[in-house]
Amino acid sequence: MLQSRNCPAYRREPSHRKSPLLFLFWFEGGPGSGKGTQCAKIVQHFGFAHISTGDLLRDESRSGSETGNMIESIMKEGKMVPAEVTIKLLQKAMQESGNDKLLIDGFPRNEENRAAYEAVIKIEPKLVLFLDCSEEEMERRLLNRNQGRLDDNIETMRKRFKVFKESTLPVIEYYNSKGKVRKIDAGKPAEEVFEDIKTIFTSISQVKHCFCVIL
Ligand SMILES: Nc1ncnc2c1ncn2[C@@H]1O[C@H](COP(=O)(O)OP(=O)(O)OP(=O)(O)O)[C@@H](O)[C@H]1O
Ligand SMILES: Nc1ccn([C@@H]2O[C@H](COP(=O)(O)O)[C@@H](O)[C@H]2O)c(=O)n1
Ligand SMILES: [Mg+2]
Repeated sequence: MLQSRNCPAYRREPSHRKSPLLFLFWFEGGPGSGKGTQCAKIVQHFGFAHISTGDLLRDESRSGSETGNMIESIMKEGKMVPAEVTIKLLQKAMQESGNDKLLIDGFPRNEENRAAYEAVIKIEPKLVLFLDCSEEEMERRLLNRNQGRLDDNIETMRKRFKVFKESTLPVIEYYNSKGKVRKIDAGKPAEEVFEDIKTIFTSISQVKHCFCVIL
């Protein structure tokens, strides 16, 4: 039954994808909670493709286009880029990924993101992984990140924390009410956090041998 043409996942696929999606996971968590760090480990260990909406927006902002300049000034302010811009970049990256297991990092970050995703992409995530970390720890991590990001300064950081609490947490709560969220204690050392993630991923990947598709 695996990958049958009658599977709902085939019917809901974006038309340009080369392969049907088996697993679509979303990664949420406050700024500095360790989303990028853990996604890199999952890619290595479980062969997922990692799509970071923040990275897609940063790439676009470097293009020097009018949209790129607009993105840069919004990011500097720690605000959210309009969903119509982000969704286009995300849809393209998903279509081009060529992987049937996708990890989407930092999306949807607010209600507008979620509505755009449901209108345009329409593929339900199997799981939403929420990295839960205290603000003090996230602040400490961001101040030590040293990757030259425009938004790694105390003023922007505090604005991002506010956006996270006011706009992202309600979206996580929405998916929690649908039974999709797995909350992970992200305040521990990265290797320990990954051990908890491995437990979740291992139990999910065993399921694929029993069911057609889990989207
Ligand atoms: N569990 C951890 N313990 C200590 N430091 C960590 C941990 N996880 C990540 N870090 C460090 O914290 C910083 C932020 O991590 P990372 O970039 O993965 O966070 P993020 O959630 O992707 O943040 P953002 O939303 O800003 O992109 C990095 O310097 C990273 O090395
Ligand atoms: N869905 C999103 C994701 C990100 N942004 C903007 O990018 C900034 C950095 O995002 P990270 O995921 O790398 O933390 C974020 O503060 C937003 O300005 C967005 O608008 N929409
Ligand atoms: Mg990140």
